[in-house]
Amino acid sequence: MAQYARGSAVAVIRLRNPPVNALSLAVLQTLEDGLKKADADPSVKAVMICGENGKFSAGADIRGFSSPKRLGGALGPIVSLIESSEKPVVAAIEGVALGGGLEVALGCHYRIAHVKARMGLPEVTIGLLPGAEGTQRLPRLIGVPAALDMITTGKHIPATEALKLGLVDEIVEENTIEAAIRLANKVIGQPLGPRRLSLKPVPKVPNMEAFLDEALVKVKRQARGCLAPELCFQAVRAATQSPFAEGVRRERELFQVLLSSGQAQALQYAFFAERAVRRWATPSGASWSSAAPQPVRRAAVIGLGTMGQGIVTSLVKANIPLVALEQDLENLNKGRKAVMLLLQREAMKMEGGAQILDFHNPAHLQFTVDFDLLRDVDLVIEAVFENMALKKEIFHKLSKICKPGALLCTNTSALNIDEIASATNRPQQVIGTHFFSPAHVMRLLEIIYGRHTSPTAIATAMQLAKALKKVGVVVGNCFGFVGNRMMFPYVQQAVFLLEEGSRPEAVDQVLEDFGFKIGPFRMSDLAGLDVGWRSRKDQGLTGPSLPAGTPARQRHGQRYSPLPDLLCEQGRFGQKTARGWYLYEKAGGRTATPDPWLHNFLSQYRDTHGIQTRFIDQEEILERCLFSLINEGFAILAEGIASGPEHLDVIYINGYGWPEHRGGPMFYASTVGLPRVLAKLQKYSEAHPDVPGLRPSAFLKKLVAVGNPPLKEWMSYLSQQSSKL
Ligand SMILES: CCCCCCCC/C=C\C=C\CC(=O)SCCNC(=O)CCNC(=O)[C@H](O)C(C)(C)COP(=O)(O)OP(=O)(O)OC[C@H]1O[C@@H](n2cnc3c(N)ncnc32)[C@H](O)[C@@H]1OP(=O)(O)O
Repeated sequence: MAQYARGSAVAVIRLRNPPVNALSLAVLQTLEDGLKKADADPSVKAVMICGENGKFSAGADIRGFSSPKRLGGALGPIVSLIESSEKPVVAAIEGVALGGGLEVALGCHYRIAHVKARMGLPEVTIGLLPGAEGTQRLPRLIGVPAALDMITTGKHIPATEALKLGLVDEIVEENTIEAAIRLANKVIGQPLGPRRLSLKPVPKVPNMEAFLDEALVKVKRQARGCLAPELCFQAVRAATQSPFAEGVRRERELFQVLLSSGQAQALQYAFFAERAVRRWATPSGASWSSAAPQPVRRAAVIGLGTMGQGIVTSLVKANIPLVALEQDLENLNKGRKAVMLLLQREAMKMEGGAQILDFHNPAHLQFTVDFDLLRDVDLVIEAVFENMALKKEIFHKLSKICKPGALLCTNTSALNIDEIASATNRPQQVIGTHFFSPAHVMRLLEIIYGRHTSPTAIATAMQLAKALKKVGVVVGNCFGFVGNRMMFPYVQQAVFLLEEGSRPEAVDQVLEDFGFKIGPFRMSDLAGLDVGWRSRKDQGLTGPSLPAGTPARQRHGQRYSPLPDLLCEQGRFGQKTARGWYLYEKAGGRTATPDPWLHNFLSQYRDTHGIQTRFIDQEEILERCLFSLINEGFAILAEGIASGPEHLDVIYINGYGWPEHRGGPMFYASTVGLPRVLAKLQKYSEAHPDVPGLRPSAFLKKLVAVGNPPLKEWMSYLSQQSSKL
């Protein structure tokens, strides 16, 4: 609701819809009623609009987009109603003014903001554009370049920047509401024409068309298949080409296109999925609602390789004092140098920079080779390389040295948490924290509980994720956990496709056209082929421990491709050695070029193994890679490793470059239709009976059998029927 109150000559309309004062139909109705009441009351000389509880408004109620006509019908006209008021209207912006919230403020004649407020038009991030005339008013107020930047990226800007851009008239450090009322009283009787943005011309930019053409190229490049940024651009371009009313008509048309594109639905699903995974639960009944986190006042990171460096950087950025430990002085100095470089770069990106990070102060960041300094820390993150024996040795030592309540985290991408915990005297405090590289950039933190991990430990790890500004997703313990376990069949299919006749660049292209930031072969070259090779050697799949006489393309009765092993045997580890699945300009180079040597090598390989080369079309590439990944997702859900499809989707969007506008793999499967996914898996499985990853999961079959229910109902079928799976 909104609340209308009148004390002096200034009527106050307060937007009220906790927790973020989202603009529901009810809120809009009271806003409209309040405006009309103020208009009709001769003793009211001005109006002030603010939000309840220190937040202006986070914009339209996103859940209301399922009835867009009613919402759309309401907001634009109300913004016009505000602007056309004959009494001055002042917006008092505290907390956030986002989306429709900022559009309401743009309809006001004056805007005053608290210094800590943030503003933005983030509609693009949920697949829409500002549909309440914001694409027409904002360029008139702050100019086309700044408006285009805000509208096509959706970024939130701080009040200080808003003031510089002219988006607000004033910022205050004290009581925004009182300041807004003072301003409202001051401007009573002043002409309102110059304050009505719809009447202002769009400020000219020298060579506007050339500027816009260049901007469009940039927008398209960054959008990678997502429609909203380009349509946001078109709406702003309309503001530069047409009068206000025509621009508004164009904005509405484009809004409708986005609303019916399917991408908006996917992005809005992703928005709520990210919030839903905070409400974690485990099959044993532990949950976010009953578990309380322990405070983390001081932490430690063990191992200053690439992962450790990123984790240290993340902790420093979150202002968590820490000890960084290496095994010897040589590695410590190397690690320290790399961390300092990362921190300097991060400080340069931040407002306030080095003063805020304060990483030169040993009370905040201490480098050591002395394990004893870990005695007092509340939490340790071990980030040494993936070797079970080494990790167990470290955890044994930690359980002797660390204080009784300390949480012991292992950064691993696949290893068994229970086995690591078994090396300690406190398995309830051992938990997996799988960071993604680069750890100070990637948002995902997979949090893996073991058989004995306590609810407090899970809650503390989730709290840590929040402090690090990461998305924590709680999952169960199995090889590869959720993300990598789903990735294995995807990468396996990609390699099998090469055996059968495809090329790395063809497979990568299909998946990049789908929207992945990077295809599987480019990804493998970036991560280093030696990482997987080491793991396969440890598993006895290749290398000296492979029993003599093992067929080259079979392991444990299943199809196996030795191609990645053969590349590694040639010293082709990817970017770091200037060759892998592609050729690079130099060791560490980033520009992948298709490699004739590799094409020739693949032909010889097929000849050696009597494989008939065939043309593989884009559809088959896409389906075999994606459906095998999705199939594994269904198996994970059936095993209770993750508590819902949203968890898998959040993991894929935030850790694996899955295109957000496709909502994550499980959401994507729901849009393709589970019967189609199943039918295709059945077809490919028949053609490749020795590939378990293509064999449809029992849970997928069950969901198809019960009539392809909507995603939000999937888990209910599992709990009722799991015994029959
Ligand atoms: C005939 C047709 C013509 C066509 C014309 C159509 C015209 C349409 C008119 C207007 C269109 C307007 C578009 C919009 O305004 S879209 C909304 C834009 N706003 C956003 O995208 C903001 C989204 N929210 C956030 O970024 C954050 O939530 C933030 C506000 C920054 C707060 O962050 P934080 O403090 O971290 O808190 P949470 O994110 O956990 O949020 C708390 C709970 O609030 C829920 N929430 C937040 N925003 C909204 C929203 N806009 N609508 C509904 N619900 C929202 C959020 O889900 C959390 O709840 P829960 O944990 O239960 O999920």
